[in-house]
Amino acid sequence: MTVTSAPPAACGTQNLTKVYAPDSDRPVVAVNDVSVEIRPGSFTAIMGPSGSGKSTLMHCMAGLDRATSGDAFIGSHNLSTLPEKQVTRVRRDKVGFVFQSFNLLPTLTAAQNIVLPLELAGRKVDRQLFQSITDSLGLGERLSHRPSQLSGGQQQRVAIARALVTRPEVVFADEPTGALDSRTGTALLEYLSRASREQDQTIIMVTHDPKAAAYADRALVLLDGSIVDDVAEPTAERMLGILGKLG
Ligand SMILES: Nc1ncnc2c1ncn2[C@@H]1O[C@H](COP(=O)(O)OP(=O)(O)OP(=O)(O)O)[C@@H](O)[C@H]1O
Repeated sequence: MTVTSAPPAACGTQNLTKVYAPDSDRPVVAVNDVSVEIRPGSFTAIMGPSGSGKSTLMHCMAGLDRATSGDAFIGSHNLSTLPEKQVTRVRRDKVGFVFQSFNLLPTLTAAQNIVLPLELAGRKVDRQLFQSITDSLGLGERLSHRPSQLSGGQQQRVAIARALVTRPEVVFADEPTGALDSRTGTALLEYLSRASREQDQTIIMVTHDPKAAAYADRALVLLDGSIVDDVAEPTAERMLGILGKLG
């Protein structure tokens, strides 16, 4: 008899709790005893009302913030017990971030900014991937411009391309379409969805937008720091209904 076990999770948490200002007279329990496994190659949306703990959970899962108690995993690495230096290494080797801050280098062109992480790591640029990402994000015409010659939305797209060009195993995206026009936002969501299906990248995205969540194959709903719903194949209507009931 062959016993097949589930493949190890790409990342996840076990009884993770994050308390801000724990020693004050007003501690804030931002994430409350969350245990979740994220399957490799899946695309997960994290939704919930403002202040429900979405960003905090994602930051702890990504190793950008430490849990107060419990564990956060990237693959087999337990970020809660690893020394900071090794957490940084796991992040660098396995994780990509699509956040709203750009941090582009002003003296480099858009193209040079995008490939910088690869050059710093001494890795080759995959020209086909570079082309596919920059085409998806509509950056083709802008690649030789410096950040100061780009609009805010274009700068954000350059930062997104930079996060994806290393083809990270796990991509964390915090409201990635927030500052994009709807056409570019849709192109980015389609790219992320394809990256999970075709390249086995694991995508975790915080979003307020039920239409964006519909690109994911799973949606976790947070309320007061706890997961209150776990929806397979979310649709915009379903998510709107669930969020509506939460107020
Ligand atoms: N650095 C901090 N110090 C103290 N409290 C914090 C800190 N960061 C977040 N919080 C609190 O933790 C709770 C969860 O915040 P978090 O930003 O994770 O929520 P969110 O669901 O991402 O919210 P939003 O949708 O508004 O971005 C909130 O009550 C927030 O006020």
